[in-house]
Amino acid sequence: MRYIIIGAGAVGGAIGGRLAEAGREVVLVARGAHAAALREGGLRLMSPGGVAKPTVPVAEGPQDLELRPDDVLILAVKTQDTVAALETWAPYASHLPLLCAQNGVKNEELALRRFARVYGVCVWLPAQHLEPGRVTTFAAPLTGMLHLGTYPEGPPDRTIREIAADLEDSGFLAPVVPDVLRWKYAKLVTNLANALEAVCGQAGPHNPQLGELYGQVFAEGATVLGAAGIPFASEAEQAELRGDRLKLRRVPGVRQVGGSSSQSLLRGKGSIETDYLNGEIVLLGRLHRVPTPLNAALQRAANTFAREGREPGTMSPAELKDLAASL
Ligand SMILES: NC(=O)C1=CN([C@@H]2O[C@H](COP(=O)(O)OP(=O)(O)OC[C@H]3O[C@@H](n4cnc5c(N)ncnc54)[C@H](OP(=O)(O)O)[C@@H]3O)[C@@H](O)[C@H]2O)C=CC1
Ligand SMILES: CC(C)(CO)C(=O)C(=O)O
Repeated sequence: MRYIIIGAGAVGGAIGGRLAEAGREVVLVARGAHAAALREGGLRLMSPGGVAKPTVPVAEGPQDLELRPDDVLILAVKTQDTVAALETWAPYASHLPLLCAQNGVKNEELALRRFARVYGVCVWLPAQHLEPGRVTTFAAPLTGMLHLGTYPEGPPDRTIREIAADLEDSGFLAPVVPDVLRWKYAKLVTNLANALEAVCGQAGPHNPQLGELYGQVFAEGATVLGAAGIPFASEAEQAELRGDRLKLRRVPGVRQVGGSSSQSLLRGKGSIETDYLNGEIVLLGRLHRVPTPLNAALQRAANTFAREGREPGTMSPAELKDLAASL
């Protein structure tokens, strides 16, 4: 199999880099300054275990490649970029298996409109990409946990089992499950914090009010999923699987700035994933008549921060609460 990683940023760069290090054939798909840096200096993959520099070919789109029947596409762009990426690749590759290694729960459905063989991946892989050519991962001794499953859900097929075996050889825990969305909905609840961190900053002992807000944002999400009858794995279930195999560690010389949404703000991308994270809870809340004021306020605030290029963490908890009350 050859793995074509569409969106070789934090998650895509880590998955592609590790697969390449383990001897699998990989192509990294990137754009702009990142593509240029990968071509010129290669991928620099930093982790608690050290720095790796796997040699990986780079493409900017399907035109740069001769696609093969054994190709597997791994989509790892932020959800707001999913449709554009799918539209670029589908005319050439809609017959190939496509894995959505992304947060949120909507990418698989978007992909299935254009690709016949879609798989979901629940991505537990704390990673950072702030500069062209560089990716850092923060878990050790394994790099991440990737639950894999067919979409629509059902018994695993041979393709996904082979992919899981390659990932397991490359430093990932890669359970193949018949209910990948149950894991992805659990991850969605934790990712409600992405926007809160991006606009208000990280909670800590100095800021108990913010700590409370985190709890309230998660509670809104869990309540909505309950009202919608959507099952999701418990935090204990996830933690038990990770065990001692995936612990957060420091990486010498790298400051961990926060989750993927904070990174979007710091890179000045102008967009953020909140419509598919907090916005998913807001949508489900509206469909099931459950109020979601905090997630609605976060969706509004995070989009404003991205659009206006505001510095992450500069909204106070009181301002966010006022915004929630005003919507
Ligand atoms: N970072 C993390 O710790 C984790 C992230 N996730 C999830 O993984 C997904 C990816 O996030 P993450 O890796 O952080 O995002 P990044 O922004 O680091 O990486 C995505 C990359 O895809 C590129 N890209 C976007 N569209 C295209 C395209 N059409 N063709 C080629 N490249 C493209 C982006 O380029 P550009 O910069 O130019 O937009 C960027 O380099 C998200 O759903 C996120 O929520 C899940 C777990 C952990
Ligand atoms: C919460 C975290 C870091 C966990 O992997 C994540 O999913 C993200 O940054 O989007």
